[in-house]
Amino acid sequence: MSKGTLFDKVWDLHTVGILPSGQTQLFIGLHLIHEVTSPQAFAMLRDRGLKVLYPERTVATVDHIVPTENQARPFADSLAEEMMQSLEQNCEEHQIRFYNVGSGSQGIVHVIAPELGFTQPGMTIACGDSHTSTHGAFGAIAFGIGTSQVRDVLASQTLALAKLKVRKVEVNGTLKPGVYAKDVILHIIRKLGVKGGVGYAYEFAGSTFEQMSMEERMTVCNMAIEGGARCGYVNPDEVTFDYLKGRDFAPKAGAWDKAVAWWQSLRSDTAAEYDDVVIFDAADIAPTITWGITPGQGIAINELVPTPEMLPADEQPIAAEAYRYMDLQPGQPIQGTKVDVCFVGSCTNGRISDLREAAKFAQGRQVAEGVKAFIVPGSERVKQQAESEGLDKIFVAAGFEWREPGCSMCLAMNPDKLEGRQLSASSSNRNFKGRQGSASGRTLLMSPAMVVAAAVTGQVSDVRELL
Ligand SMILES: CC(C)[C@H](C(=O)O)[C@@H](O)C(=O)O
Ligand code: SF4
Repeated sequence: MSKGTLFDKVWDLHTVGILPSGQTQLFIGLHLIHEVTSPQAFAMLRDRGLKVLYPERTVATVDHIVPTENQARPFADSLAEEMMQSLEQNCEEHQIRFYNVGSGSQGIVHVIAPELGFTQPGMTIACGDSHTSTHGAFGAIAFGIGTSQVRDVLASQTLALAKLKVRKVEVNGTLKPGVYAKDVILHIIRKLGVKGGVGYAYEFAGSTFEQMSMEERMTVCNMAIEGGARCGYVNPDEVTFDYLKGRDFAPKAGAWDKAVAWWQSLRSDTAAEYDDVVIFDAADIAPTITWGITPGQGIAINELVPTPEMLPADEQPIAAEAYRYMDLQPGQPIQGTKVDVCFVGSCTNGRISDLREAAKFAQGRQVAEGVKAFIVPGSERVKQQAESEGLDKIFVAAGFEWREPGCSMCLAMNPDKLEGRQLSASSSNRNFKGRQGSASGRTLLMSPAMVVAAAVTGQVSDVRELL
């Protein structure tokens, strides 16, 4: 049993009681909601005549269904319009703060909460969305929950949860040029497996994470869930405090110093005990790309698609399925594979630093003939910031489309979809079959820089050759 970790401290501080089931009733400091998983939760509340207990601890935005081109209302897709109206009405009725399209702060829920300063160290955060683990980058304990749990949090501001084990995932050293936070997490998931984290919270520790910006830490924590972990976090430090200072909802004036002292006290103790520790070396991490149908099927860009013999027996069936679906041969290089669509965006890699990095590689180059490439900022604020730096112009001059904020082709619950067997180079977090909107569409996950490298060469390429 872990002891003295940030996870233990935050968990204990938010424990309301132990339920007859043995689960902990955990207080949730911040509840984030979006249009997909909240309508039924509100309906269940209404059926029971319940109210939202703490509307001031609930924050809403719309992201999944928002079109990134024509945002005129009513939306062309009537189901999307219905979800939108339902969220609008629920927020109005329950007096919930709602960042709607055009508010200036709308965007993907995991992008806007940090940028507005809602996400803070030591909090418990829940959202009806699996990538809620993102917020752990701040030293918060953040869970993705299902719709019935969204109802529970709306009604009681608490959740019934079993305590997790804590695994310290340590990475030390400086990343080589062309290697990004995305590569670090793809490497970790490749090594520990997509189910490796089941039952665990992942504490990301070591000098590699200490050197990362908050946005890089968010990229890593975002995909903790893809490695099976229920949540992932980084201990808060000066980088965290610098990021938060001055944000709209960060503590102000005298409250700030108090908050920082408090946040510092929550860091894992040097003598903390973990249920497990794994250690990686940053020098071993290359630009990494998935070749298959799970985020764990990753290889370094210059490696070959693994042959069945190279894989553990329990990974061979899913590999066989992946060769077929992806139309890739065991032992073939991934580099040089032709791509059809290139997408930079999502809650993994749709922040301003991602767009800046993507623009560096797009500058002075051209999207290859026959490739559709587009850039989707993670929020209205990211979009505005990018435009004030002229990044949009760099992208457009290079032949990329510049879109409005939303989840876009990350999961294609909106008009941005692959067609047929198209192969997509994507900065998002899931490469499941049919994920990007076409039942037979194919996805390769990679860093934004690698997506741009694919866009300008028309094929899977090693970004280090463009440095
Ligand atoms: C629609 C939503 C419930 C879903 C999630 O839980 O993560 C989505 O955001 C995703 O990335 O697949
Ligand atoms: S960007 Fe993708 S992963 Fe993130 S919340 Fe939207 S659909 Fe889910």
